[in-house]
Amino acid sequence: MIPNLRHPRTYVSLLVLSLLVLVPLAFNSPFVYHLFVLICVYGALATAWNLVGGYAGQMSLGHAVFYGVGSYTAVLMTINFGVSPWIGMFVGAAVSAVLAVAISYPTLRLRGPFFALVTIAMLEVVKLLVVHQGNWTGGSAGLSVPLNIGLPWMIFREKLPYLLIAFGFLLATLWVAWYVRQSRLGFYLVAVREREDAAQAVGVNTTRVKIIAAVISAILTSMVGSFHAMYLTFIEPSAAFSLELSIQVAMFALIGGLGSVAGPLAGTVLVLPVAELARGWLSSLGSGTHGFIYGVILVVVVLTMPRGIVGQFGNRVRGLVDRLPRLGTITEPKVTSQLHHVARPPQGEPILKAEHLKKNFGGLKATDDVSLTLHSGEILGVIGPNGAGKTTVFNQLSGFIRPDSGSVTIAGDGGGWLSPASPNAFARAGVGRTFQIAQPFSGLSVLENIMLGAFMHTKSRAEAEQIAREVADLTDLSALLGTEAKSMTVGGLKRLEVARALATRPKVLLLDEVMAGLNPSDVEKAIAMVRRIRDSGVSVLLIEHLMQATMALSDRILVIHTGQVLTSGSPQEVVTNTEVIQAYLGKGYESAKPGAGGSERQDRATKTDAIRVQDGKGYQSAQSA
Ligand SMILES: Nc1ncnc2c1ncn2[C@@H]1O[C@H](COP(=O)(O)OP(=O)(O)OP(=O)(O)O)[C@@H](O)[C@H]1O
Repeated sequence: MIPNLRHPRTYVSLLVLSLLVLVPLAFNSPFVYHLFVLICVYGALATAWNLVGGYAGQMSLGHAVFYGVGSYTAVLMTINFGVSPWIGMFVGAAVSAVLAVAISYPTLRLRGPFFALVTIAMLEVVKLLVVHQGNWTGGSAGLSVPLNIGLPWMIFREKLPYLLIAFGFLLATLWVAWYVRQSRLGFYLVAVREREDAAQAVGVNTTRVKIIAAVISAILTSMVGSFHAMYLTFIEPSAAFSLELSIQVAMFALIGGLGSVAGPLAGTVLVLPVAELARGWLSSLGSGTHGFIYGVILVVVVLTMPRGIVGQFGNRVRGLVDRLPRLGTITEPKVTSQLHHVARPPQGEPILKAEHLKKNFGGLKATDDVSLTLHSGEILGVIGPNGAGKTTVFNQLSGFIRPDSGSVTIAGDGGGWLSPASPNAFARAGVGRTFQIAQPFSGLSVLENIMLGAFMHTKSRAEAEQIAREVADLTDLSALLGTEAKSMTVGGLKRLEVARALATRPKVLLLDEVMAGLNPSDVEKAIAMVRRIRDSGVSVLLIEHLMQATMALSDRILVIHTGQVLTSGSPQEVVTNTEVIQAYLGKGYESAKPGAGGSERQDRATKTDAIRVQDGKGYQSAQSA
């Protein structure tokens, strides 16, 4: 909950932050006090905005609506009911939280410019409401704050108390941002920002996560707004619900570095003083010309440092700070293996059932009455030509596509059968999956990617890390835990897909072409890995064009052709079936087809002369498979 004060990063951060109070104290000038109050206020607003705009990647440009609600609620409660703003700001925060849910629920499904436009529209709507309810909001003329001097009314003659309160708000906002970033919620937000599908596949309820971020951000923004209204002693709709304010805080976060804890404050410290000074210098040229300075800084930063100040220099600064001594010994929490074992049916019992699945895309019958059953401890291979409908079946088995008719059920822990309704519910019911095109969270390390899966069973970061390390062992990733996912090879990425899914402790693992594009030695490793997974008690459904792997691994094979089940049976039955040879394996397969027998299958698995079937046009015996 509290950053470790003995850690150099913590005490250096606190020392740097304390300059926000010490510098104005040293200068003791009203302008410098005012400037630093503004830095604290805008730093806090930008940090709060970053929870939605940076962490969750939702470009909100209507965030001033929460600032306005916070300001108006606190001021109206003071004027009408004589309630202290210290209480009024919590009422404003509650109103903002409700408003955040009401705005977010329908809009967070939108992305990019659509989301940004809707948030601007919401801001304008609320502003107009405030203007038109003039009898109690003061309309466009605004409201003056009663000047009751004293701490209970947040009104002071001197600037110092304002600075201290603003600094307090900034610290609290930074703490929330830090806490969220290193918690499960922070991991989930990054996952949602980078790849929503992959996030759902590890059990993340993406809408809920985004709404939580929006609510936390709205509460913080609103509380800072309440304070700022008291500091300004006057509020009016065009300033309180201003698009300019929304853009300004978003820009500070963008310049400082989206998604980092320190970025928004760094951006504010860099831009705000320059722009405020420019406001004075350029005032003779007309009001608003200081906006030109914002524009120039934004363009220069975006062109030279696309990841913002912290993105550009963060690692270097952290490296330097980490060289400083730790104050005393820091004891890391010890975590023993806490893997959550999921109850699995006895060997051979059905664990996943699909019945009469049908899915049309327009006139195309992508899945046409497919039924299948996967048993506990079994590896079921799924083969068929390109476009036969295998992935579409997988997508229905994992909740990513709703079948037009038919059902998918999974054995529940209590003995009944579950019919989950969404991808994250499937993941929570025990269906893990990989994607045909690997979907790594590229900004995270290998360890963090796997931890995302592990968070499905634990909130504890230390425990998630422990689970991730154990899974990394099973998937040959232990040596790569610190590597950024974006610098992994194809083989590593495919294993990472599997590891992330495994960390959710699935009962059933759906592997969609995890061996495609691998070199022969990686294929051998992958085959051994899938066996280890099966031996650890996970049932596997395997789509694979690489017949070497399918033959070596599968207990049964299901052949899908034009959206229908062509046949199913033991690997030997399937590869000798003339219909399968005609539709998929190709005539040449007859002469190359391997002999029968489980032990031979295993032997073949260790050879590198992979047989890859391509589109029913025959096979190729290839070292390069
Ligand atoms: N979202 C979609 N909208 C429209 N058509 C789709 C969609 N998804 C798949 N299809 C079509 O459905 C058919 C089955 O596709 P699917 O990806 O399931 O095949 P597949 O057997 O997995 O192929 P491959 O081996 O190439 O991955 C194809 O004709 C494909 O173009």
